Amino acid sequence: MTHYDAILLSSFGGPEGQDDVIPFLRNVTAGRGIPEERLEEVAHHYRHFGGVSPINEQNRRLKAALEAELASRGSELPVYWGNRNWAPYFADAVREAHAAGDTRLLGLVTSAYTSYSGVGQYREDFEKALADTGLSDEVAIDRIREFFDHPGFVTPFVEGVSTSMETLQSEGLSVDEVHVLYVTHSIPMSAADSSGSGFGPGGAYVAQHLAVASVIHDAAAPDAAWSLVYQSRSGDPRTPWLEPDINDAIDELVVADRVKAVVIVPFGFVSDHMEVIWDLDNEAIATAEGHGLRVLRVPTPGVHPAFVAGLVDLVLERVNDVPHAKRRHLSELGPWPDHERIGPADPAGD
Ligand SMILES: CC1=C(CCC(=O)O)c2cc3nc(cc4[nH]c(cc5[nH]c(cc1n2)c(C)c5CCC(=O)O)c(CCC(=O)O)c4C)C(CCC(=O)O)=C3C
Ligand SMILES: [Fe+2]
Repeated sequence: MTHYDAILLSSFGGPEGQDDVIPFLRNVTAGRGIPEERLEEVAHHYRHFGGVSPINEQNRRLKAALEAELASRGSELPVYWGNRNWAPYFADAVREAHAAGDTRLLGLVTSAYTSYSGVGQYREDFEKALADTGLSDEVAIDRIREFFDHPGFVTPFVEGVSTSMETLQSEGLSVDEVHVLYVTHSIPMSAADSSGSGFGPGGAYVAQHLAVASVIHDAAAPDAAWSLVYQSRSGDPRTPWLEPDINDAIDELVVADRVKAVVIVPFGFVSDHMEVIWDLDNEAIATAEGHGLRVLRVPTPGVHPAFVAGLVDLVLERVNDVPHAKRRHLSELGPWPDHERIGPADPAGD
């Protein structure tokens, strides 16, 4: 058994009103060379929803669901919640935990895949939170592994794709008229290549997405055509990012005939946050409908019971020291390895 005092639910954070939008975007992009036009464009997405990102409310609901699932499985671990880019910040959560005597934390990060954004940047931000609070020698943070191919994450997408296929068939469409688009966040090509070695171009990031897409697809729509596409690119337009963009991919499908419907599967994300409700539900759906296509967008896991139970499995595999070879995973890439601890090996001297 490994003793933990608490779980640190760790996420991105988002604005909760118009006045938060610009300070939030400055936090996200500090020193990252995002062009001003891109920031204005993204600010407009938030403004459209009253300056409120859905992400914080989704994390409050996830926290409550995790607490209920932990309790039902006999665990008394409390759950603290902190964000990288908006209040409550990691430093707030670490201070709160420490004040309650909780110094051995298990970080549950709401990113399923390996990338700088989903892994390295969280690690840096955890280190900074410990340094900023002066608790680097007193609080330790472990992190649960990337869960891209854990059944808890995959199951809600399998259900969503299956249901969509049934809906389209009940509307009279045949399988060969449907194309399934597995869509994730584009990242710079250089960031993808360096996301994990031994995977060829695109690194671990692309390999993990290809593996998960084929697991979902084989289970839910094996006879339909599919592709892996990307969304929400930003940065300098001259820098290469992963392609094709979902909107370009939809244009191409129409040129390539036959397709009458697309199923959009936002499997890069755990909840319906801004990139999903704007970049997909507004933009990509408009692109597809502009071509006269029928479009269905599959839900993200959110607080799906399988997802919540899967996250608790991932916590309990650490608590119970489940050997690597016995950990649950659905692709040949898993189970992904654990990360090194941040902070002291033996926090609070016990
Ligand atoms: C891989 C990945 C994930 C998934 C893994 C993870 O969850 O971490 C993710 C999640 C998210 N990204 C989010 C928001 C933003 N991301 C931005 C910028 C960027 N994201 C990138 C990548 C990713 N992002 C990258 C390579 C950039 C370029 C700048 C940089 O290199 O850092 C920008 C700046 C404007 C823009 O350029 O779009 C914003 C506002 C929100 C919150 C949404 C909400 O509020 O509901 C969430 C969950
Ligand atoms: Fe992002």
